[in-house]
Amino acid sequence: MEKIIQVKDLSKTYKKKKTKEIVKAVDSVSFDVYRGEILGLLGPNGAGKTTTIKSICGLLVPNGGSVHINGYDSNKQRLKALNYISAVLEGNRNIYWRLTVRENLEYFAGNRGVNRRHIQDKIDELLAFFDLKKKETELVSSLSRGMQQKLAIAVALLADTDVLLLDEPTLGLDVETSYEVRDLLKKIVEQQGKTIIISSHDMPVVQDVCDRTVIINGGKVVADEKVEDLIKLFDTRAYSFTIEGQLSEKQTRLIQNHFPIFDVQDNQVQITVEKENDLYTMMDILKSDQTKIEKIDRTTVDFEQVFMQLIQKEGQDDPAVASH
Ligand SMILES: Nc1ncnc2c1ncn2[C@@H]1O[C@H](COP(=O)(O)OP(=O)(O)OP(=O)(O)O)[C@@H](O)[C@H]1O
Repeated sequence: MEKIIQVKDLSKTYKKKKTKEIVKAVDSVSFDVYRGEILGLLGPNGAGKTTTIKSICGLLVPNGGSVHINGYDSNKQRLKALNYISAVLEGNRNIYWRLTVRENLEYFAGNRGVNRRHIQDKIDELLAFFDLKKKETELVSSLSRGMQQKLAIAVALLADTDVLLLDEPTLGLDVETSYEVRDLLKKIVEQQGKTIIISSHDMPVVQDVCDRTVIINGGKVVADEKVEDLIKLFDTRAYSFTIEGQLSEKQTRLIQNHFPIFDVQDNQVQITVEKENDLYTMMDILKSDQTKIEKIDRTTVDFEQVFMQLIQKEGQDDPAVASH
């Protein structure tokens, strides 16, 4: 598979104005993006997603490392590299609210160098694709958030670049519209052969549309896996113990120390294990106070739990803030 974007050892630090504290927003991040995939960049608030995205689309100059787009260095060969990328950052602020839907498309088509003879055809094609034809003469300010978001993505598609970068594309959308946008993104990749990078907090969205996810926490990559593999990896290693009675305080403490993710509900204790041995450790902990195990079940772990586990594990020993 062809690598269309290569992020290598990317680092960016900021100096906080008031405290002069140095923040490592992105700390030696490396990952590749393959042509034709939808990649999810996932992470909690402040993880470094926006900094990574802005570095990819040339809006930030990193302190270290590099980004190559189609082989061009986004820093040293900026204009060539940026020919291959369109971005929708910070929600739908890339469109003008006082212009109509069609006027926005016309304005940005001119702005992005779309061939004059093809502008109207291109706009009609996009209006049809995004089901915005009926709204073409309406002001953007009167549209629903979902329609504004669709228009913002349509504007990004005008230049027909290979890669589309979308920051939180479903943020603030109702469930139905979120599904509509997700389907459109899948169609863009399937029908137009684009590559899409999505940054998101929204795990169901990533699980639904992304082929692969790069999870960032504290400025570092903590996972780079196909979404299905990530789930499978943890899927087989989650167990629910049904016990007689309740856990003792000592047992709770031992479980807490040993298992990053566990959940206790009445006489059900669910743990996510990393090694087969962990299962025996859990049995020993229960045996230590003669707790009777009624049954052990394998359970499914959803994507959200996987994410939380990765974030908590990394968070324990990897502070992103270094004092100056
Ligand atoms: N201009 C800046 N000056 C100082 N610190 C900054 C600046 N921009 C980002 N940071 C810090 O860098 C870290 C990473 O921020 P970034 O915005 O990249 O994270 P994020 O994952 O996009 O978060 P969110 O999901 O909240 O947007 C955070 O600790 C943030 O406070």
